[in-house]
Amino acid sequence: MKLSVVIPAAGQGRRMGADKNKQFLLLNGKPILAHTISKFQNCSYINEIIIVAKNQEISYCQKEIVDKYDFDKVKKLIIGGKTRQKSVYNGIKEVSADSNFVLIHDGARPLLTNQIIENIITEVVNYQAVAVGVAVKDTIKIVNQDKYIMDTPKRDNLIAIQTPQCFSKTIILDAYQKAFKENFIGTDSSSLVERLGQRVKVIEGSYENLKITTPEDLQFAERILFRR
Ligand SMILES: Nc1ccn([C@@H]2O[C@H](COP(=O)(O)OP(=O)(O)OP(=O)(O)O)[C@@H](O)[C@H]2O)c(=O)n1
Ligand SMILES: C[C@](O)(CO)[C@H](O)COP(=O)(O)O
Repeated sequence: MKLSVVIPAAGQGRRMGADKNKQFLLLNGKPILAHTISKFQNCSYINEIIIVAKNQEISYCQKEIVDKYDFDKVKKLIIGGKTRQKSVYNGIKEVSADSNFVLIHDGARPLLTNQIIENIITEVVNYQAVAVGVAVKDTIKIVNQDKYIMDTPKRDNLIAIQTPQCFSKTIILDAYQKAFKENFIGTDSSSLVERLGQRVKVIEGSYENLKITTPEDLQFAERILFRR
């Protein structure tokens, strides 16, 4: 198995409202993105890491993250796009020709565990398309534009999907090509794969695998790291 990791890190961090891209904010003294990359740098099954960053942040990322923390598995820094989907597509197109699996993980999810990485790598060999997720704890409602409740899906069938998500290279490239050709925009990679008719297996994620999105998330993440 040859496995490449693509880390989209080209967002705005609008909801964080910080004076810089949230991925460069410090979590226990180390940038969020460096926490994320280190999880994959230290995993022996991973051959290469591709980081997707904003054009104007590429050199900062190279110097302050990749060089500073000695991430020698980072083989490429690629320019992202306007949407997460475009950023991921730019990254997966750059995966080495000899890689046969691609794992996609948000730069903004620094708290994933080695166990989750190992589990998804084991399972992708069996299923070809795997995403991690957790059972939702709240009751979820479908609302209309005026915010009236239209439906209440059965909670037993609902999963909050996270990253990592891991796929055979052929499947993920087909899925992104088809989505762009048909102007489909999804909020995660697996939704693009589902459109191919390919089944995606969900495995257990973790409630601690937060996507750092708003300022409170940073505080929660600090507490989780302190406890670990
Ligand atoms: N055009 C984009 C948008 C998002 N991302 C990345 O996708 C991940 C998940 O996105 P999100 O948490 O929403 O980050 P932002 O888009 O930066 O946040 P916001 O929506 O608050 O601006 C992040 O690691 C983000 O950097 C990306 O690579 N390219
Ligand atoms: C991919 C993702 O993290 C799965 O939960 C999520 O959909 C990303 O959404 P965002 O709005 O781009 O942060």
